[in-house]
Amino acid sequence: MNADNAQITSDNRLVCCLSPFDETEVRGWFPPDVTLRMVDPTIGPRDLQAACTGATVVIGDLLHRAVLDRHFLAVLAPGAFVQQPSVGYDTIDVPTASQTGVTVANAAGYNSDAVADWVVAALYSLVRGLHWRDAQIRKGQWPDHSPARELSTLTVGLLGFGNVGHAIAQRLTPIVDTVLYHDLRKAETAAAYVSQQEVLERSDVLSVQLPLTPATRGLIGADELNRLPEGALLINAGRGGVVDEQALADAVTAGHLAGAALDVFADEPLKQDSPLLACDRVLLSPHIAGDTVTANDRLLDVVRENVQRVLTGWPPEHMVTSSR
Ligand SMILES: NC(=O)c1ccc[n+]([C@@H]2O[C@H](COP(=O)([O-])OP(=O)(O)OC[C@H]3O[C@@H](n4cnc5c(N)ncnc54)[C@H](O)[C@@H]3O)[C@@H](O)[C@H]2O)c1
Ligand SMILES: O=C(O)[C@H](O)COP(=O)(O)O
Repeated sequence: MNADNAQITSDNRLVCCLSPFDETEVRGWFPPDVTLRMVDPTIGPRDLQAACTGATVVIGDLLHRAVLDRHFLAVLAPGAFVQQPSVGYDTIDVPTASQTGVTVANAAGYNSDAVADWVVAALYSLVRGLHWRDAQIRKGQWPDHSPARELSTLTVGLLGFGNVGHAIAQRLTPIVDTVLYHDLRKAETAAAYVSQQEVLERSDVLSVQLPLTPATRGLIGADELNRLPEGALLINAGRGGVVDEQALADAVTAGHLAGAALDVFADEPLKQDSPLLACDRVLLSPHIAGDTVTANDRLLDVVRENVQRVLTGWPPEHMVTSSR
């Protein structure tokens, strides 16, 4: 399907794009009778509502700066469609969208290979202490030579076994001793399904790739970190609110954890008073795990195809709620 043969079925043809996509490219996705409005997602809730009033289609903010709450959803055209150009959709009030007939879709799976690559890179760096040894040498120090564990001896636990969890398991199964996982759903896979408690108690390296939901917010706190084996490592490339950052900093400072790698934070950008900044064993990265050229190209394809589907009367793919 392309813009040339699109048949707009709705009377209202306003598409509001909150992402910093190239306007000329997005304009080219639609026939001329569709109005495209590029909207700055940082203008504040009231101005955002004013700019998107009557929109049939909203392309959300890939940088998660706009909160699409019930007030925002209320100004959209009846039966509107929101395409979130990311996997996570925790900035959208999905229950209200369901109740009010707004369809929401995400871009499931577009960046799972990219995130899994980042997790593997973080794991290698953590296991060999590359990040903190580099930092110490730059400060004129000569780091200690405490020996590392080889990857082939490690048990890696995956909390969250969706697209990203699967992609991590695919990469790690050939190179570590054991891959365990816990998820709401059991999958057909070589990795071993265990309870959340068992993942915590057995993981030399715990990798968390969960969505932020009421059930996962704060899921990994002091108690859960204490259940990890002495000297364990933690990786989080899912959502910041899932891991309690103060509890993590405390566990690393106390030496119970040997280190951690975080790509996501409860508040982004990370605040200068974050306790994590004082922990040199914690590798910090600015929410770039999924950000590769390949994933970004795939994302534009997913968004274009889905919005074109909706404007031509087809149901979208990757629906997270449905009004139809
Ligand atoms: N850092 C990044 O750049 C980046 C990129 C992509 C995704 N993410 C985040 O990572 C999350 C996971 O990505 P994905 O592509 O694997 O998503 P996904 O939807 O394919 O998988 C999520 C998995 O989490 C499971 N789950 C949900 N709640 C759970 C709970 N309470 N306990 C156990 N399992 C639970 C689901 O059953 C599902 O299998 C996304 O929601 C997103 O927020 C971050
Ligand atoms: O940088 C990106 O591609 C997005 O912020 C990733 O969003 P996600 O974590 O929700 O996929």
